[in-house]
Amino acid sequence: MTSFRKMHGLGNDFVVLDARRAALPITPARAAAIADRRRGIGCDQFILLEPGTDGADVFMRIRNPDGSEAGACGNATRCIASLVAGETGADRVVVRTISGDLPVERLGEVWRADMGPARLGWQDVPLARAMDTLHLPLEDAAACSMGNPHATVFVPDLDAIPVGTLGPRLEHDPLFPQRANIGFVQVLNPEHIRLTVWERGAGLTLACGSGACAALVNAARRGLTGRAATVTLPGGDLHIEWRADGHVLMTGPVATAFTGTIDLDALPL
Ligand SMILES: N[C@@H](CCC[C@H](N)C(=O)O)C(=O)O
Repeated sequence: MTSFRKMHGLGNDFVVLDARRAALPITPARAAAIADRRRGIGCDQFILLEPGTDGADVFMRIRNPDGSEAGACGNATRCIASLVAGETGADRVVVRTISGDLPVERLGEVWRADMGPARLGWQDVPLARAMDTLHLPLEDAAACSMGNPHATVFVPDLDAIPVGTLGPRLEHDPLFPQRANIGFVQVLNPEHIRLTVWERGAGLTLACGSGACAALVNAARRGLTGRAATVTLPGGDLHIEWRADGHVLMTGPVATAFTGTIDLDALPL
């Protein structure tokens, strides 16, 4: 049997398996089976911890419930930093992902992650062809990459948006060759926005950390907010700051829901 930990950031939930000391037989199909909310443990993202090397305390591999691999997960970044810090006693942890190294520090009860620079070029997102990422030729949307692809759709009233139908349609739009996470944003004032995210490979979630970073960056680029704001998601609030050097800082809570064991051999390969 293999131990797991169920964690979440604002209800964006993760099953975490630890392969730092010994490799685990995880395949995309097994990650998807674990993430299944009816037949598995259930989660928005499956997280596999691997050894950190050369300045990283841990390597975090991220999979969506459809088995696809993601380059970033803001809420999991804070959760994994807190998990590692709980083992070492450190207040600062470097979490490595396939997109880069993310330093995370404890600020009392919450954790602040440096999510790296927002990437604003159309090739960075990526988009299907050259264009201004601030004005996409669909809906009233802008795009950027936070290590994973995001489109931010600006709406006057978030409660009036059929996220469950519009989200998947935009996620699969040919404009996004790697699909995209679709954030719907209502600007309340220059320091406060509301956000609901239809996540690539996962669907509707209670919170998306990288999506909150992208939303603030795109809102600030449009002059709708300043470079720092509170982002209210269905699961709660994150504070996001787009620093002058282009890096995006995300501050929010972490939580462990429960721990348990799972028989990996019982899962499809
Ligand atoms: N929940 C995450 C984002 C997870 C990955 C995303 N679905 C993708 O495929 O890029 C977050 O908190 O950032």
